[in-house]
Amino acid sequence: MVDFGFDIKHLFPQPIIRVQPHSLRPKITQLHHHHYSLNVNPQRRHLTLPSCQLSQILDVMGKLSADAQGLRHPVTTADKLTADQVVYLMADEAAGHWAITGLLKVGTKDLFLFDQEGCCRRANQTPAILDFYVHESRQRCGQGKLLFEWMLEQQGWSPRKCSVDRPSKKLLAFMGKHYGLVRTIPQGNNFVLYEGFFDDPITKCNSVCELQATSRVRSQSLAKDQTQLSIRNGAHAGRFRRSIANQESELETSLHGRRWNEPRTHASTTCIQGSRGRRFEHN
Ligand SMILES: CC(=O)SCCNC(=O)CCNC(=O)[C@H](O)C(C)(C)COP(=O)(O)OP(=O)(O)OC[C@H]1O[C@@H](n2cnc3c(N)ncnc32)[C@H](O)[C@@H]1OP(=O)(O)O
Repeated sequence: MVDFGFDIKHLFPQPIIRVQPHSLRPKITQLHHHHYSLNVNPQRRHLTLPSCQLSQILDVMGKLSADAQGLRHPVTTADKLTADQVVYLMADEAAGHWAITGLLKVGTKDLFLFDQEGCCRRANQTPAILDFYVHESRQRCGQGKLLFEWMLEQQGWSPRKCSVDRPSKKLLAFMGKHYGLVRTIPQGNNFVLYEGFFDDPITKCNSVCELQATSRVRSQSLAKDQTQLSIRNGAHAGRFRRSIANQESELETSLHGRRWNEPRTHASTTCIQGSRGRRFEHN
């Protein structure tokens, strides 16, 4: 368990709390008012603000999580928490006083993901598990499951629909044990997806595979027309060749536009053929 130099009990009306960026950064006026209204050591004044205390807890827990995973830089810090991310903090008083026992940071990501057929799909607002840590003294006691279940309930997510950012061996084992999630869908980025991720009915859309097949058929039929016409009238063959080239180029442009310029909507999922190993995530 992790102790801090201040009492954390007032931060935890229940054992797990949800922390969002707006509860971390105190407004300047709030800080100013606080400094003048409290008769405490100026060095420690800011630590009496709940938002500052939460920030400190996040920084310390983020660092411990990074150490546990062998990462050079913490994934979680108060400063790095963005509007589409949430941190769940868990605490208890098993040691006779309230102490922090775990952290779980989640968020949504717009990702390009490979489905089971190897077709690349654009998946907006994908639930993502970003950082998960239970203090060493409390691991393998069901604390992680408790925290994860709470998060799923609050977020309205199901485990199968979560992408996991660079899971550790322990987290892979955790997902297997508690949710039977073992079989993964290979991705070209750091995220792990489990089979079943694409199972729900998703917005039907033209995949790029289909569009490119259409392009090929159109090219073949244009080429056929061209051959017939060049036999009939050799003088017009050049013009037709240029026409084919123009149409192919238009189709390519429209494909390119679909790849990178589509509006970011919840339901839209676009299937794009991409080379494996290439990272498609965009922020
Ligand atoms: C996206 C990411 O955040 S990746 C990084 C994940 N975090 C880490 O690896 C940091 C260190 N590990 C931890 O903090 C914890 O082990 C967590 C968060 C992964 C799991 O929390 P716990 O409280 O241990 O989970 P809980 O008790 O509910 O479940 C235990 C199961 O998790 C897995 N697990 C936990 N610890 C280990 C371990 N040392 N070795 C192998 N599997 C482990 C096992 O499946 C275990 O079941 P078992 O004991 O029957 O083998």
